[in-house]
Amino acid sequence: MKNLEIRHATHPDQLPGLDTEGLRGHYLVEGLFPPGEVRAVYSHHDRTVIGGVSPRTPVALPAFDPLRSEYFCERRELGIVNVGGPGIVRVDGTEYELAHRDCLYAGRGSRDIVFESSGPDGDPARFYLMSTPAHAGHPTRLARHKDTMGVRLGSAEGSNDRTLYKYIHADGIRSCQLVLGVTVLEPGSMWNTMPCHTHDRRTEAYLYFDLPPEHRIVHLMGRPDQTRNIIVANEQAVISPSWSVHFGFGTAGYAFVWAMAGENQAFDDMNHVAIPELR
Ligand SMILES: O=C(O)C(=O)C[C@H](O)C(=O)CO
Ligand SMILES: [Zn+2]
Repeated sequence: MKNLEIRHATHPDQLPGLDTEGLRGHYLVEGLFPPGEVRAVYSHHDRTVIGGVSPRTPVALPAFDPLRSEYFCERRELGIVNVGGPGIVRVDGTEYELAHRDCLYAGRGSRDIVFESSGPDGDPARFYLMSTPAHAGHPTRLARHKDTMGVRLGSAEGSNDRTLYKYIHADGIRSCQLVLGVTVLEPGSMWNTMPCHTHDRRTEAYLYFDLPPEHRIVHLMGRPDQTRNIIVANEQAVISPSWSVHFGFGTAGYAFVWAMAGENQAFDDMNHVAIPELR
């Protein structure tokens, strides 16, 4: 099966040698929601697969050839967040309805995963996918955005007033290594994840969404003392290796899906970076 792009792991010493296109080629994931098929990127950073699908008619999740498995979740677990109109995900025949910002977890051993839109033609579902290797099977579970208690962070004065919703984590939907949630900015707040951090034990990816099409996110990455920026459009994702900070601001309001995988699931296991340390 085509459409699984392989990206090799990168070393922070490579960053000074990368121009704009080089940076984007390694870390930005564009074109995530082609109509009618699944697009995915296999990152060798913690072997995460980042993907998307916007089904007009039912679309099955393929077992991409490079995975060398009978079906996608044979050795993997999968987090799914709907960033579009209403949709349905069928996992081994059981139907789950996902509204905008809802999340479904499908554990290792889930064989048949099929995506459908259930709203009007002009408002298809867009399912964002984040998958990581899994050593055990955990039950498939749905988390509805409206039923999830968020944690308010930041402040209006800091232009980073936001609510963080955790879906897949040690005290929520159980998984092997995936930790995933959504952060929503309050109107007038532009900065996410300030002060910023790295986490040596995990790779993270952000998918920015609910950003008006004519606006952009300025996403900052790199070692804290050697940052670089990537300009990100709505519904594009950015890969953040373990050595990289990941934060940014929007030219308009937005939300983002954050998802991590690696050595541990302790959400607070971060190396905080004080603002004056940034270069
Ligand atoms: O708003 C935030 O702050 C975040 O969403 C931070 C991410 O969850 C993160 O980077 C966790 O490591
Ligand atoms: Zn982080």
